[in-house]
Amino acid sequence: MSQAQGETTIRISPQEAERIQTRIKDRRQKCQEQAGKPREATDKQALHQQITMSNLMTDMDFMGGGSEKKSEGITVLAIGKPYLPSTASLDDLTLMKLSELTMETHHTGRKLTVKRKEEVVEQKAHSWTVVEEEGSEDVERLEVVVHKSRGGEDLLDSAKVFTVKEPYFTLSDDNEPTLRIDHPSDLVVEVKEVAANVAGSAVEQATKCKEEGNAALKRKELIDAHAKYSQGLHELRNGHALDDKLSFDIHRNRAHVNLQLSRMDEAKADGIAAVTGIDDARHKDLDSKAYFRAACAAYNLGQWEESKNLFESQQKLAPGDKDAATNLEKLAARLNEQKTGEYDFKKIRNALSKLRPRADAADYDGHTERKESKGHGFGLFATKDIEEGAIIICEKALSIVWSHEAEGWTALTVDSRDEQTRVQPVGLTKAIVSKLMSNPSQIEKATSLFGDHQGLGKQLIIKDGTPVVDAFQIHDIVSRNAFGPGESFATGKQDGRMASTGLWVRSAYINHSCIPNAKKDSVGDLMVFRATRSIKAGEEIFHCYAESYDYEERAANLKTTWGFECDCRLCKAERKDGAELRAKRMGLMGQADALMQREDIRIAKRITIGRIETVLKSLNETYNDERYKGIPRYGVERIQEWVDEAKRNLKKR
Ligand SMILES: C[S@@+](CC[C@H](N)C(=O)[O-])C[C@H]1O[C@@H](n2cnc3c(N)ncnc32)[C@H](O)[C@@H]1O
Repeated sequence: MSQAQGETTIRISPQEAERIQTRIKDRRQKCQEQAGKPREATDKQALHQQITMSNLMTDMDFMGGGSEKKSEGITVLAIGKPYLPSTASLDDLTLMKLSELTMETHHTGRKLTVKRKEEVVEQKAHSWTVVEEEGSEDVERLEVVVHKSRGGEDLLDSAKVFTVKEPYFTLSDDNEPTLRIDHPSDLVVEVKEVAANVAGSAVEQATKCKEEGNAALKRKELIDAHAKYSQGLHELRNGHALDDKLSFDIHRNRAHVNLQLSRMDEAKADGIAAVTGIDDARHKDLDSKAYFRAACAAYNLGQWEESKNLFESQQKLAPGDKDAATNLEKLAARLNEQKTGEYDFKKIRNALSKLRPRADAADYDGHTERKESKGHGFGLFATKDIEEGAIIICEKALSIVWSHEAEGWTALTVDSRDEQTRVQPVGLTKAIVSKLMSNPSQIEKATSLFGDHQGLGKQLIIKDGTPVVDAFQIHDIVSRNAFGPGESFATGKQDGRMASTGLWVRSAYINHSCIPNAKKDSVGDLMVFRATRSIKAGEEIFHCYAESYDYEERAANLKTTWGFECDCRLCKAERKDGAELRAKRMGLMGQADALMQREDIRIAKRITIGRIETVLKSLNETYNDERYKGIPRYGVERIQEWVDEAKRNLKKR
């Protein structure tokens, strides 16, 4: 994993890497050999036994066992050839039978409706179960990869009946034939018995749904409550009764559930739709609640002006409400941050904790424009002169996972496209896909970013009421754009298996240079870029993705993680130096480091300082003054600084 993304590295032995590669290649070869062959009927009993065994192994995971493939305790994940999610609506797909499946095939234009027959095997990166075809006894394995939960519930576990859009039939990592879901929108989950069908008018049916929704909410079954309220609204819509006052109640209740499920787009729309406008005390009270819910959702989405308007509407209906006043104060602060770039960092930092690691702050971007950068894709450029030390950009993460949170997990991925093994923040990819599925207004922001797999492009597609998110596209966007939030906020153990990583969509356009003019710092999930020297209007902003004095390490990191060879003046000069000279330089730096580490700078002995100065002299001789004219010698500068300080201390003694 790159330093920029996770600050830690997992080392696996070459033998282990070879073993993983062989296993994955073996599966791929088997898939190719069997491609197009008709499916063989499955052995129900064998599948049942597999489920039992896998669940037993998963339980044993706590004792170091576990059925998912792991290496050095890290989940191994094969990234297959990307394919697009289905963009067809259910009505346009033709129902197929399990017996019609062919191996290693995407069944375009078809759909399968199946019923879960077994328990679900839940692992870190996969969940799978056995499903039966409706109307027959034929069964098959159904597996969801990575994007397997919704509202904290496992998708396969959350329901009994599923429709698979344009099914992909392939082999699992254990070479078992399986239906495989990579894109969450390809699996349509039929919600648990939604409100018992009551005979009667739409309003009567919707009333029943509302009651069941309220009961589910009381039990804290949020997905269920959401489904029942949605069903209620559906009944009203179908019965042309959306103007019934019941619809206000259901929208208001669903807004509450949506807030808890972090479905902010719908929470805002529901809150607004729940406003009755009726001018009596009871309705004013209910409308104030509705405005409050919509305002909170807008706040969460960073829509400060809209949130302010909604809180003001709430305040008008409930003038004494303390919450509205407090929230309006907060909004004044957010709007000021957005306009001026002035932040009360102390206050923001003080409010952060392990439990609340996300900053309450607005974005600021008063100095940059996005433009094409020759040879680097897009980049960010200064629109004004920026003084050294000034803030260039402050940005909240679109999504962030912390190493102390369950979603901060990484996986060792082997990508079939370049056969490279990488440690990737797969938990972050999962969190982003889930956020986009729940908040379609954020999709275009994320999908505008650069990634190797273009997927569906950046347009927003909604089918059957569900946004279509290309999971491969988001995986690739994360690979090329995610960064670690640095060390400004202690987040616990970063051992490579768990890592704090996030996606900042505007800052992601800042390209890399080993001689940067900006440095990132973070306050919780608020990423702050400051100028490290004065920057002129029109200059491109750069920060360093891979801080290392070692050219070989830097170049390998930039190539493997970021996919490019750096063309900055430092890298060009170091390439001209040649491998031998670079190795000599690193050796000398190592000698100086060893001497510096042994000595306390406050009481460093004259003889040690002298030795370090000798090494420093040899180090400086490795630089060709002509070649390095105007190019910083970072590795040397820090040794020189150490020597200068040690000498000052010596004088004082
Ligand atoms: C975080 S994105 C930066 C924005 C990106 N240039 C874009 O068009 O969206 C990182 C990707 O930008 C490109 N990139 C960044 N710095 C570069 C550089 N110095 N030289 C070449 N490509 C660079 C690489 O493709 C890298 O994977």
